[in-house]
Amino acid sequence: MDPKIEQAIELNAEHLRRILPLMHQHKIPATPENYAVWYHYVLGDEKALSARIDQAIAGQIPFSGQLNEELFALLNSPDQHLAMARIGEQLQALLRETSGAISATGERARSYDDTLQRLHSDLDDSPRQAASGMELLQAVLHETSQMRSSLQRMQQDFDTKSQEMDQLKVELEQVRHRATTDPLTGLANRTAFAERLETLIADAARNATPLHLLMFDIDHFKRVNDTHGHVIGDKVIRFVAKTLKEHACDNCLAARYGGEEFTLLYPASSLEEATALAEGIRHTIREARLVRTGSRESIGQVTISGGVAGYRPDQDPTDLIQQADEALYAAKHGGRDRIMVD
Ligand SMILES: Nc1nc2c(ncn2[C@@H]2O[C@H](COP(=O)(O)OP(=O)(O)OP(=O)(O)O)[C@@H](O)[C@H]2O)c(=O)[nH]1
Repeated sequence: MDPKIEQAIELNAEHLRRILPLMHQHKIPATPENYAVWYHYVLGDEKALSARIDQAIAGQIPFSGQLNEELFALLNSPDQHLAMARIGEQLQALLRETSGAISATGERARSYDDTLQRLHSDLDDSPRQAASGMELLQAVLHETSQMRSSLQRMQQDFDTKSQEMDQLKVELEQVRHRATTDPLTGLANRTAFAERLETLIADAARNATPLHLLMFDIDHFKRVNDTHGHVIGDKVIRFVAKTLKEHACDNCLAARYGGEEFTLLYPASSLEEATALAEGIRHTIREARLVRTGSRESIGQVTISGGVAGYRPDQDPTDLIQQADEALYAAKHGGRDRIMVD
């Protein structure tokens, strides 16, 4: 089979294996909205949604149209989820059609095989009564040509579907990119950060490897906005983001956590390495001389404060974030423009 189709089937089967039985069990109509809801239930990345579904299942509350709508409204950004679900649905439809084509061709191949078997046993059983050599040849040729056109149709079908799937994959990638990227800075957004944090904590727990979380906040940022306006404020945010990106190692994840708050996940690092990285970022930012484009008027010195926290066994993501946040708070209260370690 075309490897692209094979890959798509695997990808889809992974989700379907878990989502569809659940939706079937709870008699959920297979609409894109419901598909999106149960997709996130299976992923477990929407806490409020999961809690509401678990509550309904425990209380044996039927999943009425109203409840399904309520669940969909609990999704963080329904539009994007909907787009994703629609693409998923189209992908499924394609796969259904493709597997239909495969079984149709399979049937054809079986019938070809049966005919050959029959002709063969005719010859074996009663050679004299068997069809003449010419009739036999014609029958085999007929079956072969039928088989060939069937295979050609299937090939064309696969080619078309493969192109459609390529297009869907591109669209899915665009939706995924929008859903996980902060538009102002191009850094990972908070959702992407939360997902990676969960994965990295699971890795660190399983392999007993270190993981550090660095949290930064621009100092007196309100003043920058008040003095220079929000457009310049945005530029400063972008500058800090760029500095984070430039300092981050290949397996680090830099994210915009909130307005002027940033995080950096640094797996397999020692506390010294994590602290050195945080200090390097702080130093680069404080040393930069930011000016307004055009007038070249100075924006003044920009500084950041940072907190570094190391993962401790049995911590969950919230614990590690809180630990880094406390270190950041200590840095702010210690006078800003500094890194504190918790
Ligand atoms: N330009 C711009 N400003 C933002 C954005 N998001 C948040 N802010 C501003 O960031 C400022 C944050 O201010 P505060 O939380 O009071 O903190 P601060 O002035 O940085 O002071 P400290 O953190 O205590 O050093 C607020 O004025 C927000 O309006 C954004 O995307 N762009």
